[in-house]
Amino acid sequence: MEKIAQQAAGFPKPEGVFSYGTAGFRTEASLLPSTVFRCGILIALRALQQKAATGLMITASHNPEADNGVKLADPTGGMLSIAWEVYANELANAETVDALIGLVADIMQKEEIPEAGARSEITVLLGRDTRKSSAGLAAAAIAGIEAAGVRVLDLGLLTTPQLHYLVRAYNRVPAEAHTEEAYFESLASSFRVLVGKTQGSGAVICDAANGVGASKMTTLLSKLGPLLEMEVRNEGKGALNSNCGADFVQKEQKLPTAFESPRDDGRRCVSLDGDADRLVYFSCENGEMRLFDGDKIAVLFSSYIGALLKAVPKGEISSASVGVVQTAYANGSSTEYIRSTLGLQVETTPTGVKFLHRAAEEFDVGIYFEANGHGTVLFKEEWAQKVLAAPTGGDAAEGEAEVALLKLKALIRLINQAVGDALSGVLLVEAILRHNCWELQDWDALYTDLPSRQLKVKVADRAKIETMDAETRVRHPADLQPLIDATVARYSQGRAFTRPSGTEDVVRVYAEAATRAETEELAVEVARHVYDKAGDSQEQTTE
Ligand SMILES: CC(=O)N[C@H]1[C@@H](OP(=O)(O)O)O[C@H](CO)[C@@H](O)[C@@H]1O
Ligand SMILES: [Mg+2]
Repeated sequence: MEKIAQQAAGFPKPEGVFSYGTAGFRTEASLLPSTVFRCGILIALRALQQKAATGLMITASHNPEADNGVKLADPTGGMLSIAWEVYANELANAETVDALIGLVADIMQKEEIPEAGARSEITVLLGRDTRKSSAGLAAAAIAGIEAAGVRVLDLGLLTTPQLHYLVRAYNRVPAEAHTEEAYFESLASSFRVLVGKTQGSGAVICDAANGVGASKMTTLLSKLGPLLEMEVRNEGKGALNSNCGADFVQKEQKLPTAFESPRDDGRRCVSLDGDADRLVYFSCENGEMRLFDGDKIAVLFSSYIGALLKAVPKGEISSASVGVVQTAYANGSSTEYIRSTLGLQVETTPTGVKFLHRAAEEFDVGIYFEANGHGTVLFKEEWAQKVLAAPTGGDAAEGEAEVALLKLKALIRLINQAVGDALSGVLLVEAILRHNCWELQDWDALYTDLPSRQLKVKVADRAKIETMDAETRVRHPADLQPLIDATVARYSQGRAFTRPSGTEDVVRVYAEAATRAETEELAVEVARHVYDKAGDSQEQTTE
């Protein structure tokens, strides 16, 4: 405690309230040293309580360069347990050193963390992105972790999913290699198995958002050699996330900087976000952009895995329960395709990866994606072990069933099961397109998105709107949902919902319908109802 008190004096809390958002703290970098120091303490306490390694990542993902943030990883490699988010908020907002010490003591008592003991054997893995402010904030994190008496393994520059992957590997029993080298090796060797002797169809162009994904993708490519042809643009010379990156491409539906029509027309392109935990594919034809978002990626992964499961011999492996998890923002056509054509179960959860991840864990094979491109595939441990133990002819495997089994084994090693990972995601998309001998048009032809529209409504207090049924219906104000229902009923294939954002001070409205014109009209009508029932004197804005 003495050490914490001493160190804390060097990281005074600035004015203002810090809040743990959908994925940790994120704000202007100069405001963050105290928060990051305290997150260091917290994630060290979590490691002590769990008697296992945890992780801390310095990044603000797709936010502008001047921002920064911190993401926290549990021993499983997943995000910090929701129950501990309360502690994170409390620590970040303690106004004085005394208040901070009091809170730390409370947490230790509640979570039964002994004051003394073999602390130095417990480790926190630390990673950071390429922002100028990241190295300084990593130093603040180290001070916090060490003040709590826990060892730091500083891994330097990493993508967020690499850090989560390494935490998971560190804690596996028996322990798996937890070096960056081992991560690349696992991705590269499994990709090699998946593509086999198939031929690629031209180079893919990667928009690396001028972020940490650029150098990591380049390293990965060096391991793959001629196996994957890729040109990396926005590789770090320009401003991070500025008119580029997966968030920009998905939200603005515009070509990122360094991509041009007609020069790049018809090319297969992929965009990563600033910390490489999201990906979307896109292409440009005659000045019109085609987006392959998280929904399209989920459908591609689901159909491929479904086909592999059909190809393996009937038994415990083939009878895996397979489910796809989406949020209400998933395009209705994707949901319909997964249910009706692929015959898979679809679950809808509230927005936020932590909810999707938890729901996906219920299946032997759980595929989850947010429309914005964040997602992955989870394999239940017992099922994965059966696959890995199943005998095959190794490299000499022949016959459809054996090859399918080999590919399932490779999938388990290719896919980052801790969190969504753009690097592993790109490899899987490329492998599937190649396996199917598909161009982007073939992928696009699986189903046609319903036109959709998102609007933002600014109200005085967005917390006035409460939702239910995975955010698809409004509970409060009570007279709002009947109005939305009546409006939606007038539109063919209409669907609309509203919910307060967890990351911005707005209420979001989502609408889809059979035609573009109807969709626009439906979105505006619903936004008007929201404004009438929950808005105050403030203006309504749209995006
Ligand atoms: C509609 C939308 O894109 N919502 C995003 C956004 O959450 P909101 O709570 O909608 O602001 O940020 C989250 C964190 O990045 C992401 O998980 C989520 O998908
Ligand atoms: Mg991100």
